[in-house]
Order: sequence, then structure tokens, then C-alpha cells
Amino acid sequence: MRLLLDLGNTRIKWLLLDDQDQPVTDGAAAWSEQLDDDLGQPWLALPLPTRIWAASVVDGEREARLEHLTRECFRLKPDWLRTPAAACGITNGYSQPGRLGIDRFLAMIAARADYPGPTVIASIGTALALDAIDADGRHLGGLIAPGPRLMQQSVLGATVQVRLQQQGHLVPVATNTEDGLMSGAWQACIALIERFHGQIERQLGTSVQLRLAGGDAAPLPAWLSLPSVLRVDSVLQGLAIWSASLEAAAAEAAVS
Ligand SMILES: Nc1ncnc2c1ncn2[C@@H]1O[C@H](COP(=O)(O)OP(=O)(O)O)[C@@H](O)[C@H]1O
Ligand SMILES: CC(C)(COP(=O)(O)O)[C@@H](O)C(=O)NCCC(=O)O
Repeated sequence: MRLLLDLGNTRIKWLLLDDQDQPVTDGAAAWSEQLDDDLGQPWLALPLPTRIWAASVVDGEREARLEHLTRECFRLKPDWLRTPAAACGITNGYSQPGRLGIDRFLAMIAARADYPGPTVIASIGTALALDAIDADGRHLGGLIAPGPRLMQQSVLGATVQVRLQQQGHLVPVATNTEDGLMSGAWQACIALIERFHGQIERQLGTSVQLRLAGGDAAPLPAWLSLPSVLRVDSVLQGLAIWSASLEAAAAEAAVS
């Protein structure tokens, strides 16, 4: 059994896989004071994993906090995966490959496993991360922008009169502050995704699949003017694929 951990800037997502790589159970918890309870309670009820694989875009302090918790719950520490130059059919396009967020690399692995053609991956989490891969799995690069929640928080933090008296809604054209703030943020993300996708289609001269990932991806398909594939859990999916291939390679090396 493998436990997979995705440490994002807002939340930790986890997934337990059985020995046939089938999902057993999963969960998520926000970074907060009660994180140890939010993760520890469900984890103490799990069957013991034989290995823990983790991907992180947070700091060493938060990684150490997770490591302490996995030792307490499972007597195991995670194997931390770091962004490689190439793995599982994806070639990292960064001039300094290690600086690409591992969540973005894993989402590309997942995308390629599902579809072998050129793809744009839009990951909508704390940040909006955009990445493009061509038909050979070469990462062409990407963009980083604030995610829709961060955009709204930044406007609230930097203004006086933008204040919320009720829940906003995503609408085409807003006639109140709440809807204006929410719709402006979401539509900015939608417009950037469409612009980036169009740019990559022109660059490659072919049609490109659009894949949506991340905790805030679900509302987007209804608003986009192009078809998309929704896989919110792409990072964990990529982590499952890469960790399985690392375990298989290690087992083969042990036999020979
Ligand atoms: N069950 C949930 N609890 C908290 N946030 C959720 C949940 N489901 C979706 N979200 C959304 O997911 C967003 C974070 O997305 P996520 O991909 O987890 O980000 P990150 O990887 O940056 O931590 C939050 O802003 C929130 O709007
Ligand atoms: C772009 C990100 C902040 C997205 O993180 P997330 O919103 O999923 O928490 C993360 O992938 C990251 O910290 N990347 C490092 C810089 C880069 O990818 O260029």
C-alpha cells in the first residue's frame, strides 16, 4: 500500500492506493492550527502503508511538520520527490528544471498518461499555473498568475470600498460589488487560459487538448469557450504514476 501526499500552498491532498494501485481512500486538509487533527484522525484509521511518496511546493518547515505526523501515524517518513529534468515521457522545458513546481510536472505526467497528443494544462489552485506539452511530451513552458481566490483577496487587501456584504456570484456582467469582484477574478483566469491555449495552438499549428486541474477547476468548463477535460486530482494521479515506475525500477534492479 502506498500513501501519496500533495503539499500545495493552500491544502494537503492525500490518496491511499492498494497493492493493485487502486484507490482505497483519500482526503484533504488546509494548512491550519488543527492540521495534525485534520490529518491525524483519518490517518490513524487507515491500514498501514508500506511506503509514502510526497510532492511539495511549500517550505521545509511545513514538510517537517508533515514528516513528524507520518512518523507518528505510520512510523514511516515520506520519500520526497523533487522536480526532475525528465520522467515518465515528459521533458522539463525550464532552463533550470529544478525550479519548475513539482505539482506542475506531475500534472503533465498525468495528462500524458491520459492523452498522448499536445496538451495545455491549467492548474487552478492557490496560483493559476499554465503549462504546454507537445506530442513528444516536451514541455514548452508555461505561465504563473494568481488563482481566482488569491486575486479576490489581493483586491480586498489593497482597497477600502471593495467590501463584501453578501456572497458573490460568477456572472457575465456584474451590477454589484460582490459579483463584480468574483466575476472579475474568475473571468481573468478564464481569459488567460483561453489566450494561452490559443497561443500554443498557433505555435504548434495543430489542435491542442485543454486539461483542467486543481481544487478550483470545477466551475470552469461551463464558462470556457472551448472543450476541456476536467481532472482536479491530476497531481496525485501523476504522483501515482511516477512513484509506481520508481518502485518498479527499484524492484527490477534488486532482481538483476
Ligand atoms: N473540500 C475543499 N476544502 C477546501 N478547499 C477546497 C475544497 N474543494 C475545493 N477547494 C478549493 O480548492 C482551492 C485550493 O486548490 P488546491 O488545488 O488544493 O490548491 P493548492 O494545491 O495550491 O493547495 C481552494 O481555494 C478552494 O477554493
Ligand atoms: C506555481 C505554483 C505556486 C503553483 O502552486 P499551487 O498553486 O498549486 O500551490 C507552484 O508550482 C510553484 O511554487 N512553482 C515554482 C515556480 C515555478 O513553477 O516556476
